[in-house]
Amino acid sequence: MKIQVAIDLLSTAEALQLAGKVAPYVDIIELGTPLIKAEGLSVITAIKQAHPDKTVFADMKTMDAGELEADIAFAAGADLVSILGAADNSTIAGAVKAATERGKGIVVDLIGIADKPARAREVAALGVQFVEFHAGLDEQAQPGYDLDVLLSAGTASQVPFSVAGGVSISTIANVQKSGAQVAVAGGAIYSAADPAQAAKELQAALV
Ligand SMILES: O=C([C@H](O)CO)[C@H](O)[C@H](O)COP(=O)(O)O
Repeated sequence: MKIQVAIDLLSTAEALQLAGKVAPYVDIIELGTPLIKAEGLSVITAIKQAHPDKTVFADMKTMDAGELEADIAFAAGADLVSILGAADNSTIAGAVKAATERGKGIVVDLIGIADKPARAREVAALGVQFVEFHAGLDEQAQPGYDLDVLLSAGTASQVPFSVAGGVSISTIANVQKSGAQVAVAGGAIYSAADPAQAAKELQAALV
């Protein structure tokens, strides 16, 4: 299983600093949606230039104009771009077209989708690289939130998937057991007193 660090900070300088600390322990560096909104596409270019050996994920969460939005993120240096599962299939297909032309990949984010396994199977058929079973920060803050529900849904989908929703050192073993290809960790790394140590411990917890 790969580890993806989600950088939900708000400046390119902070993102570069964090990425520099944790890069040895992660496979994928994600530029979070708030970061891209705050800094623009230039943050993607800055991170890719600093870490050309890493897969750079632009969390665009695109809902429309899939081909155009994916293409501008790829042109900026992204290797993977997220499109929302709630988007029309034509939006996802357009983004897949842009990815295919550039030899890159699309990830569909299932945030807010009620029947995630069913939608995962539909979008997998459109040629996306993998599907993200995602509970966002606001959903995680609600009483009763349970990561295991997300993991069970991912396993049931029977398609390649990642998991994002408060993954931490105490849950990463269960994420791996669920069959996920990628564990996404944001707050567990960027909010840690020692982000490099936190990322190292997540990596060490993999079997
Ligand atoms: O995608 C995310 C969220 O929508 C804000 O951009 C997070 O990066 C994702 O949820 C992972 O972060 P944690 O839940 O803090 O691990």
